[in-house]
Amino acid sequence: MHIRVINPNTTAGMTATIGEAARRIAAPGTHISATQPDAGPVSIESHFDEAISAVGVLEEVLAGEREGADAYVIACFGDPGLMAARELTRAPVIGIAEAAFHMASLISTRFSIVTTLGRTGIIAEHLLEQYGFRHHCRRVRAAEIPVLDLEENGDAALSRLIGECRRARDEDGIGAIVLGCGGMADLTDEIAREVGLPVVEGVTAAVKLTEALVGLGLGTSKHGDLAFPRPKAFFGRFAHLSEL
Ligand SMILES: NC(=O)NC1=NC(=O)NC1=O
Repeated sequence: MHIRVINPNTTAGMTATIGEAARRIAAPGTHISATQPDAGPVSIESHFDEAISAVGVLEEVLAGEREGADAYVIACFGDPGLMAARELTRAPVIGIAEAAFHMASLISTRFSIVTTLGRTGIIAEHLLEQYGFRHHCRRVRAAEIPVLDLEENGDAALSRLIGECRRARDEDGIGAIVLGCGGMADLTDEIAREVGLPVVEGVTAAVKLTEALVGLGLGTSKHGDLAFPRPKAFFGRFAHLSEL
């Protein structure tokens, strides 16, 4: 099977990190394509960044449809464009936040999220509500690291992340930790060793969930709100979408 793992930001180093993490746990026979939009923010740290990045995510799904992808992962913790992406394909589309919440709920009764900047915490809180995991999550914490520090200042970022994960372990009454950024995809094992709790990371969780869905012959329903969009004219820089 072919899974298109989409990094919604435009930082190639993070796309590589995400792709390597996905390939490490992919089953034999699963081909991973790690891609990113040609245009958009270098990192996603706000509602504005998310909104702009969603267009790039949808362009990447349309490219995947042309190339015959069997499933898609949206590898940003805000799951930007998730529902719109599902309208574009019969394949499974999984967001890394959604995947991490599901997996963490299967191994613990309560988890905390440790994300990058505090200002992105509300995005995770909205997703917990939207996906029905509000009561599973004790707290959304932030290590207060800019997303690109994970690439450019890795040691300091890891140290801050481990510190915040230890506080979550000691203060939150939890059984697991969810890492709240696609850029943390290569840090799972080290953080789990240092903190002594199961650590759930969304890219790897989403890859295994899409493998399970494809293996079960399940894909995005086309009955109801996730049916293909009604054809219509688009103007300006989106004119090419008129031929959907
Ligand atoms: N909460 C986050 O840090 N979200 C993210 N921003 C990115 O650019 N990638 C993420 O996963």
